[in-house]
Amino acid sequence: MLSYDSPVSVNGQSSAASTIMSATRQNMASTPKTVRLPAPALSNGSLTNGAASSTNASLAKQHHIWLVTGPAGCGKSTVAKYLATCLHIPYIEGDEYHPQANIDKMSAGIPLTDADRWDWLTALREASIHELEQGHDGVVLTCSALKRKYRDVIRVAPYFTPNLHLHFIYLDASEEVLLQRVLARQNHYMGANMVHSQFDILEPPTKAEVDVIRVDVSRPADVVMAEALDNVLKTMDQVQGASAQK
Ligand SMILES: Nc1ncnc2c1ncn2[C@@H]1O[C@H](COP(=O)(O)OP(=O)(O)OP(=O)(O)O)[C@@H](O)[C@H]1O
Ligand SMILES: O=C(O)[C@H](O)[C@@H](O)[C@H](O)[C@H](O)CO
Repeated sequence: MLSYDSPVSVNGQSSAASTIMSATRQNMASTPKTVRLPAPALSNGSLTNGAASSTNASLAKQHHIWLVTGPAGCGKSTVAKYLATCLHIPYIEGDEYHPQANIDKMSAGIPLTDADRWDWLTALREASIHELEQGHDGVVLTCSALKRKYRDVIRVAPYFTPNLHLHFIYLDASEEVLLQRVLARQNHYMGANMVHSQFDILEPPTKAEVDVIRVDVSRPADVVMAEALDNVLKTMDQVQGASAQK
């Protein structure tokens, strides 16, 4: 089991990511697992600005929101559950935060509008912060976040919390691929007739959005999950390294 909080080294290696990634590659994502990450030497665990002294602020525990994003059927729930299990952090299913009116609309084959989505996006941002305030160091969130301005709503989260980092994991595949996956899926309110409407408004993240990790999800699920986890662990190492240098 891997936990952010347990300072147990594995194989004597210094980097959490390299250790976990090598273990993960051996298992190649066939079974969700939890992994153990070394804790920082000192941590205040605080999400607030003023709590850390200038001396230990640079060594403060880093917190992460991993937002798994992309159009209907791209594999958000599949990847998010895997990451949450491996990292031993909570998982928020964005679809569960839609008001009934939104679900009714989508079930009837009517795409949501910007106005339908604002409160939902804000609720997801607040729910993520709430999980971190409960003492978790990270949280995985699913949210289609199809447009840049939707992603920007979530980007407000770290504004006043310097040790909070938001990362998007954009699951990238063609409309044809996702149509096949949604067609094959049973008992979901989002019908295949809705896939085109998602691509109609999709604004794939640009290079300027440097907080985005892109994963090609046209490949099998086990490959996709392993690559997503690799990227997450590398990113955590980078963030920890950068904070230690401050
Ligand atoms: N890489 C993959 N290859 C093949 N099938 C996949 C892959 N990833 C997910 N699937 C399957 O595709 C379907 C959609 O996956 P999933 O529900 O995780 O997507 P989602 O983005 O959460 O969908 P939605 O936004 O509609 O809730 C599921 O049946 C899932 O098992
Ligand atoms: O913004 C949206 O239009 C919605 O979030 C949709 O993306 C669905 O909820 C999801 O894909 C479930 O199929």
